[in-house]
Amino acid sequence: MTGEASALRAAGGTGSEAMISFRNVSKHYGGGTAAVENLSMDIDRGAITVLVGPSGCGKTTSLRMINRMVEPTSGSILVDGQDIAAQRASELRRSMGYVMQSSGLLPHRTVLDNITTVPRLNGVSKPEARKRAAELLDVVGLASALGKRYPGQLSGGQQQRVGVARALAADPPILLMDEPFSAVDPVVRHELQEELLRLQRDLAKTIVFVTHDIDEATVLGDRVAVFATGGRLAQYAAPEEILRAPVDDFVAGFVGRDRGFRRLSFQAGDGVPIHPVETIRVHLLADPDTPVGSSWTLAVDDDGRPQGWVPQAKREEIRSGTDLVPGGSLYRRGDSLRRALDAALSAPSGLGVAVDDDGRVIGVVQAAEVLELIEEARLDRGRADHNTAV
Ligand SMILES: Nc1ncnc2c1ncn2[C@@H]1O[C@H](COP(=O)(O)OP(=O)(O)OP(=O)(O)O)[C@@H](O)[C@H]1O
Repeated sequence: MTGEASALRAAGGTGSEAMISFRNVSKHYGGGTAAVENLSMDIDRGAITVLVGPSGCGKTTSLRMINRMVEPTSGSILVDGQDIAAQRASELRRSMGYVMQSSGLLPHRTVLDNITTVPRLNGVSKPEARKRAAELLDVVGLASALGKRYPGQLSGGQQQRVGVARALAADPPILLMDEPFSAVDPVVRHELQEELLRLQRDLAKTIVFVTHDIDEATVLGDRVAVFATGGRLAQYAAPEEILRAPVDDFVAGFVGRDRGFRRLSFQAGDGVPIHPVETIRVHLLADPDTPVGSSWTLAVDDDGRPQGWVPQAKREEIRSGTDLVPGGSLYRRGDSLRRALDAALSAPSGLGVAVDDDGRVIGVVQAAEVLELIEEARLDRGRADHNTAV
């Protein structure tokens, strides 16, 4: 291994080109608070890197040192190979989108004007900037009519979407995101996370994302940096590795008790057997003579999409779609083992409904069979580790 490669390995880098490098960076505030302590890490180009850790461990300080909102006490930070200490802070900031928890939108400017602020500062003409802003509203999943509203006339989730659109407006290669989704409810938060992953598939920005939520970190991060109190980088690795092999008790405690279950998110569920299921069209429920299966029958709409369950024992009471027993989560072929298991465990019938890309029922999965696959994968890994060891 070359000296450079081993230094990269020590810094937690993958060996792919680093877009941002922290080199022995510390930040001490007055009174001796060590917000960040001797941080060395490489952040991959075009990937999502998540900084995660308990409150006060230096995540925000580290993020803000990248755009020089905070200056390090010692050490250096390189962006694209250049030491940022030698660059003008205002210019550096314009090359980086910044999204924060409280969207940070200017309250007296319309959504469109908020989004066009930075491009206008960069010299883009007003019509051009507005056209791009309207496109960006679409990109982040907002109706163009919202462009005329003021931030106070939007929901929290909508404001965060505008915050993302504004950060993307100047098409910066780097996006810094500081707990951008933590002020919205869990459902909207999940939607925003999915949106970000979708956006990133097209945009391939270098994203540095701060959160204190390990679940959010493992869902979003290509790589996750776990910080410990005192600004110490405790572990920097792919999320699957952090869940599988936390380096110490602190990381193990931080990732939480159900890490074994959460790690299933990284195991493909391709091999899960999908069995046929008895179905009944919802509109046929009204006819008491329509037969149903021996125990549980799945009600579907005319396109074959699941609507709920009919337990045989309650057939008499179920005459329309509104009487159905609600179903559990859905499993799409190719989803992770976690989704497959959750579909089975959350279904009242114990049968996890599997659907195709259009949401039409293709069959059901069973928890026992998912568990068998999990056990096989574990044994395979054990054998692979043994072979590597000998
Ligand atoms: N301007 C400041 N002056 C003095 N101390 C500060 C300042 N900013 C942050 N700190 C301290 O530095 C430490 C790290 O703060 P930082 O905001 O980076 O943590 P964090 O991990 O982002 O926390 P949180 O999740 O609560 O936002 C904390 O102890 C904090 O009190």
